[in-house]
Amino acid sequence: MKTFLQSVQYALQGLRAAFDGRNFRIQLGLASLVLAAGFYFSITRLEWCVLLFNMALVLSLEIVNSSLENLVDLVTRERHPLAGKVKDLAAGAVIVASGLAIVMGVIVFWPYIAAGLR
Ligand SMILES: Nc1ncnc2c1ncn2[C@@H]1O[C@H](COP(=O)(O)OP(=O)(O)OP(=O)(O)O)[C@@H](O)[C@H]1O
Repeated sequence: MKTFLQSVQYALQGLRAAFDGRNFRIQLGLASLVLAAGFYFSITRLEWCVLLFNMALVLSLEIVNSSLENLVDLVTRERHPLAGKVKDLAAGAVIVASGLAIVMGVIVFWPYIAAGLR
């Protein structure tokens, strides 16, 4: 019987596979910059929660996006409008979450940056 620990092991395998994705690595790099900025400005606990939630949302959706890309490629290597649509919809979800993360990032960091400019 498959144990919970085995399931966790498979999930970590999936996480390792996500690192092969260029976009995932770029998003991870950007998230690291945001983390560094958070430490630099000593943001509040609530602000950390907002930023970490957004990072998790973007990275998770990128993993789902990659997963769907792989699934589509497994189902068909031929050009098909529906295959393209599935990939575009998944990529659209990443764009929505990334846009939200950028807006939230500006809302969190702008007061610190503005104070520094004064
Ligand atoms: N089988 C297909 N049929 C029709 N259109 C496709 C198909 N595969 C990909 N496309 C179109 O090409 C776009 C790019 O597809 P691709 O698989 O290269 O994804 P990508 O976003 O470039 O992935 P990556 O994250 O690896 O850079 C898709 O978003 C879709 O519009």
